[in-house]
Amino acid sequence: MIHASLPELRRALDARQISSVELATLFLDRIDALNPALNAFITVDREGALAAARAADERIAAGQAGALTGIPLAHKDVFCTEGVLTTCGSKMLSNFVSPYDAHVVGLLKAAGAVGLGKANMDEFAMGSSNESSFYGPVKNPWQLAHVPGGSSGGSAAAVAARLAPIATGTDTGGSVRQPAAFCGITGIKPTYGLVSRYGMIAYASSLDQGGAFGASAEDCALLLSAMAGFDPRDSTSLERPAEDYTAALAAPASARPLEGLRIGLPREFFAEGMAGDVRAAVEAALVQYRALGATTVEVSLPNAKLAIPAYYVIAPAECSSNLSRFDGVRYGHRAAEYGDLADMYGKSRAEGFGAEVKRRILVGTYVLSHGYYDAYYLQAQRLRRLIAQDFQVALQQCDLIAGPTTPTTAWALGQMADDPVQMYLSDIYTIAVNLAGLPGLSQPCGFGADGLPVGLQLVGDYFGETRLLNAAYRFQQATDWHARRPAIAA
Ligand SMILES: NC(=O)C[C@H](N)C(=O)O
Repeated sequence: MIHASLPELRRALDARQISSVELATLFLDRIDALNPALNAFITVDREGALAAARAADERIAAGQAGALTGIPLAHKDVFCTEGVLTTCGSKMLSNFVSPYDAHVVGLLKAAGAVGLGKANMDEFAMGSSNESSFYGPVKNPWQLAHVPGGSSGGSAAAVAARLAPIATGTDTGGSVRQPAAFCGITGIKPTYGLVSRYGMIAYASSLDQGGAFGASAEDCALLLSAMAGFDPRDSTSLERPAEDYTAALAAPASARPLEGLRIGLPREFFAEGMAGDVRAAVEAALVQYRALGATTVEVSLPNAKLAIPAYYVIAPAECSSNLSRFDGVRYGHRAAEYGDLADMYGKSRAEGFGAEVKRRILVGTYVLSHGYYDAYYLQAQRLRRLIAQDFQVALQQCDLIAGPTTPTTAWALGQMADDPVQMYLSDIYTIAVNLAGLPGLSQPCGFGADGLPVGLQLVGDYFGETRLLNAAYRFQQATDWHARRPAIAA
C-alpha cells in the first residue's frame, strides 16, 4: 500500500481493502520509523490525522468519497493549519498556532484528505537546500549526506521516502521543482494566481505560488485539481472555472500520444553550466519525447541569464516588507530582556531570524531605500518584463519548453553553506519561470554519476497545466524513472 498510486489507493479505500484509519496509521508509523533519519517533518499530527481518517471512513461508507477522501498528505509548514503548529521553518514562529486554515488546507480538508503533519522547509522559504531551517536540515532520501533541495525539501523528501503519498509545497523561485528534481519525484508549480495564497505565509508575494508533489504526474494532477481555484481572500487569485487536471490523462494510450506536440529547447539552457551527467539524462529524455511523437525546436530566452540578479532584488524587496510583521508584538518570538520598544523589536528580530533571512531583509531594505530604488528595484522590474516577453516569443514557436530543472544533482550537506551566491546560482533554470508567472513542472528523467536523481523541467504558457501534466504523464507511461525508489523507501 505504501507505494500505491493515488488511483490505486482510491480503489483500495472504496473497495474496503483498507480503511483510511489503517492507511493513515501505516504512514504515521513510517514517519515514526524514518523521520529521525530524514527530518522531513517538523510536526506530526497523529491525533488530527486519525480523527480526519475516521471522518473519511464514514464518508466512504456513506458513498460520498471524492478523489482525495481518506488519502494522507503532508503540508509544507508555510501553510497555516488551524490548531496545529505553523513554524515556517523559523525560530520566530516556533510557538505560532494559527487560528485559521490556509485556503489550500481548507480545500484539502473539505476534500477529505488526511493531513499527517507539517513538512520541514528552509526558513521562510528562503533557500535551495533546506539547510536554513531552524529545525535542522532535511536529508535526501537517496543519499543521506546530500541535501533534498529547497525550500520545500521536507515535502519532497517525505514523498520520495514514502512518508506521505503526496504533499503540498510553495515555489517562489524553484522551491517545488528543484526539490522534486533532487528527490526524484514529480512537482508542479502552477500559473501565478491559480492557487490561493491566503494563509500561506508570505515571502515574495508577486512570485509565491502553491504547488503539488507526487510520485507521478497523475498524482500531482489529482492533488492540484483539489488545490486550485478562485479565492476572493487573495487579491491575485484568478477567477477562472475550476479544471480537472486528470481529464486529459484519461485519453486512450497510443504508441505516439504526443504527436504534434512542439517542444522548445532554449539555446541558453543547453549552452553551458549544465553538468555532463545532467545533460546526458535530459537529452535521453528528449529522445524519448520524440519517440512519443513530439518534435523539438530550438528557441531563445536571451534575457533568462539575468533572472537571478532580477530575482535577488525583487524577492528580498518583497520579503523585507512582508517580514516586517514579525516584530515580537503581533506575531512571533519576543526577546526575554530589552530596554525600550525599539530595543525590543531589534532584539526579538535578531534572535528570531536566521542568517539567510536577515541577509535578504537587509538586501531588500537597501534596494528599496531612497536613492537606490531606481537603480535596483525599478531595473529589476524592467528585466522581469523582458524575461516574461522572451517566454511569450518562444512560446509562439512551441507548445512547451523543456530543459534541465537544475544544473547539477543534489550537492552534499554543508557544501554551499558558506557561499550563498553559489546557492542562488543553482536556481538558474527555475527562477525565470516565476518572474514570468508561468507554470513549470519537474519530473525525474534519470540519474547522475553519483546515483542521485536528475529532473527534466517542462514550462508551459499561462494555464498550460493540463498540457504539462499530460506530457509528463505520457512520458511516465513509457518509462519508469518515476517508479525508481531510494533504498530507504524499498
Ligand atoms: N523559495 C524558493 O522558491 C527558493 C529560492 N531558492 C529562494 O531561496 O528564494
